Amino acid sequence: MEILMSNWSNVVQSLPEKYVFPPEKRPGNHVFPIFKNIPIVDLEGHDGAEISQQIFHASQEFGLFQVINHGVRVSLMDDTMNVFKEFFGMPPEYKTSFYSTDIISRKCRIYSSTLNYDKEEFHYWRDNFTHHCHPLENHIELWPENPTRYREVVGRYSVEVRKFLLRILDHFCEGLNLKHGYFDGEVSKIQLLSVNHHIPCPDPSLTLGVPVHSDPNLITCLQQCSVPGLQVLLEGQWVNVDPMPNAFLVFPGLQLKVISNGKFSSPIHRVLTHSEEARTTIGNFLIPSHDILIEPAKDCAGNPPAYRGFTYKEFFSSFIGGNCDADIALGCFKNKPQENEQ
Ligand SMILES: O=C(O)CCC(=O)C(=O)O
Ligand SMILES: [Fe+2]
Repeated sequence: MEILMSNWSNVVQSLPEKYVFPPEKRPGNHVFPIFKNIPIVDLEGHDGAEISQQIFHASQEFGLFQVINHGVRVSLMDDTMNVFKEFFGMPPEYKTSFYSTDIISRKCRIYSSTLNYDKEEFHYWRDNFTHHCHPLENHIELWPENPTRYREVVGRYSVEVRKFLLRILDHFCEGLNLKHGYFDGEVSKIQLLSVNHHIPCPDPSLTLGVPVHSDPNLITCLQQCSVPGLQVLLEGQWVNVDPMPNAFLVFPGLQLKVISNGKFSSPIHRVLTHSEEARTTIGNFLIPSHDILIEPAKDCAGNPPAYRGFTYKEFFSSFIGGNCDADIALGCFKNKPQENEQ
């Protein structure tokens, strides 16, 4: 069978066996509640100190927030989404030319399900297209030339999204008592764009579109399309995060959890599939350079560091080795309470 599902016909009559999850991992026919009180941060609505406070509290309490009036033009967001929808609709041979699961040598690639496609027990219902974005001139030559406006539109989008995320990170500095610009440079140097595409699924109760995970990076912003699917685990319950038009959803990643000395949470999330419509979402990740030291910033409340220092490279291998489970990955770097007391 063709690996990339965006190369299948859009009308799949029944779920291929490899996509049927074991009963304990299926979402089933449960009607999930909607997460109604996701904090909404209006970047034009309040003074800076108030925005920083809102972001701090949202990250402490829920580990996510929506941002409106974020400075990225809505027309550019729409153009970018359309370019990706067009990309996923390109001829099979074209998309297949980007197919790779080699994260080291292919910096612009498409794959399906997970990087472990050949060995995994069951497949996730998605294709993922991903590439680096920063600095633009180092990467743009590797990006698709089709659709013809891809490089121009996605180039402008990724530059604006980066500015937006650095602005959000400066608000985190305010809340954590760090100097502005603390997150500029190596700790946010890598910018990865990650686009998930799910074709309509004949039985969403049996499968998942994206695995259960927390984001391993520094920070994520997500542009959803109008088709729902994202869920976060809130107090042990899966709840739906419905898309909010023109907003960005922001998640602090696990590196921000560590740097904030455990003050922020990084939510566990997953994606359900949709029976009628295709779904495309654009994830934008800022990630530390692989060899720099990540450690809790000096805690303004005087708490001892909850984690020892590590490099992102070390962290990432523990994250992948632990099946993308945040507790397992961070567990390796947690300080024991008695060590904290000195
Ligand atoms: O597609 C989504 O809504 C979420 C994707 C996601 O969690 C990720 O790319 O890390
Ligand atoms: Fe994620």
